[in-house]
Amino acid sequence: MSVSFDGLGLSPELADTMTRLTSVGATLARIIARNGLEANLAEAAGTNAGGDGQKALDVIADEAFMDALRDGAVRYYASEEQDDVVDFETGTLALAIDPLDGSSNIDVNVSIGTIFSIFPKAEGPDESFLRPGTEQIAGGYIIFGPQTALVVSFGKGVQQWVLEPGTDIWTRVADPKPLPHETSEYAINASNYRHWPQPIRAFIDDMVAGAEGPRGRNFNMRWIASLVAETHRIISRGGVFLYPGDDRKGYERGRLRHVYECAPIALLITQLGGGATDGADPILNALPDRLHARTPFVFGSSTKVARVAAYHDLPHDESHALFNSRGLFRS
Ligand SMILES: O=P(O)(O)OC[C@H]1O[C@](O)(COP(=O)(O)O)[C@@H](O)[C@@H]1O
Ligand SMILES: [Mg+2]
Ligand SMILES: [Mg+2]
Repeated sequence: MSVSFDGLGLSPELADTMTRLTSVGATLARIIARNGLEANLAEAAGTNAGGDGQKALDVIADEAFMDALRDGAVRYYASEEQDDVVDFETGTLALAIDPLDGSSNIDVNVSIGTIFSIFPKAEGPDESFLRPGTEQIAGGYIIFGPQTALVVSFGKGVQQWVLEPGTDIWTRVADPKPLPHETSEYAINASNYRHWPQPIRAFIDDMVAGAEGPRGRNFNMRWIASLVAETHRIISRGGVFLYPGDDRKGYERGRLRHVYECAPIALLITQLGGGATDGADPILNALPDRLHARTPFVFGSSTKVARVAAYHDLPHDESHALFNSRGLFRS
């Protein structure tokens, strides 16, 4: 196994935990590349705590991370695939994980990932995870795509490693650049348009109207349905991502999980000078009320994230035409 976190000021416990995560990442990259040769990794495998159908790879990834982290520095292991926090009984850290993000893409050979968040262990499991994301000592993801990469923040910028294909060798590459403040690209699952709250509809309407609309220019849209892949694109070239709450049953607080999806992504994005909110307030300051809590999530280039918040501040019946006539948001 070869990966180095030298020079980043990590405690031996955190460096060991990161080494274990990258080791599983290399193993999963090999398993994913062989999908369909022996096993079908997208095969239905059960239902998780959030009521989502699990695929074979969700379970394989969860078990691989659990096995690798046991007997290390992680005391509490919280996973999307486990109802409750798993107590490894020794260790000083608490790790929350989405072992396999973007499950609906397993069978279509599109980028998927693993998202993780690490805290110093607090008194018990609840105290360890139900706290502000500002207290994370690490947050990041591994992306399994044409290239397997690790992108992580230990609270001082964002660092990136790339896996040499077919090996366990991770090589550090150039740090991601700060996000551009402005962007012309947005990501949202537009099939839910009729369910969105008015401020989100108004924000999207104004971009869809393009050069002829109040914004006076054209925008581009992407939706991969894989938070990791979406984040990687935004880190690479900017953009804004939205998964708002909506009026579908169970989606009042959106779809994404606060602890092991949104908080670590918010750490990365804010370290790169971007914004990450629930539509109005910063995700990193918010307190999840339970392990699998959902939150509306908006992140990316700071000007766009601030604009979404501004739409939320408007009285309900104000329209984009009013925005335009006020000259507030032309860009
Ligand atoms: O299918 P939808 O509603 O567009 O949701 C897509 C979102 O769901 C997720 O797949 C949820 O993550 P999991 O695959 O880990 O459940 C995100 O990666 C993605 O952003
Ligand atoms: Mg996920
Ligand atoms: Mg998942």
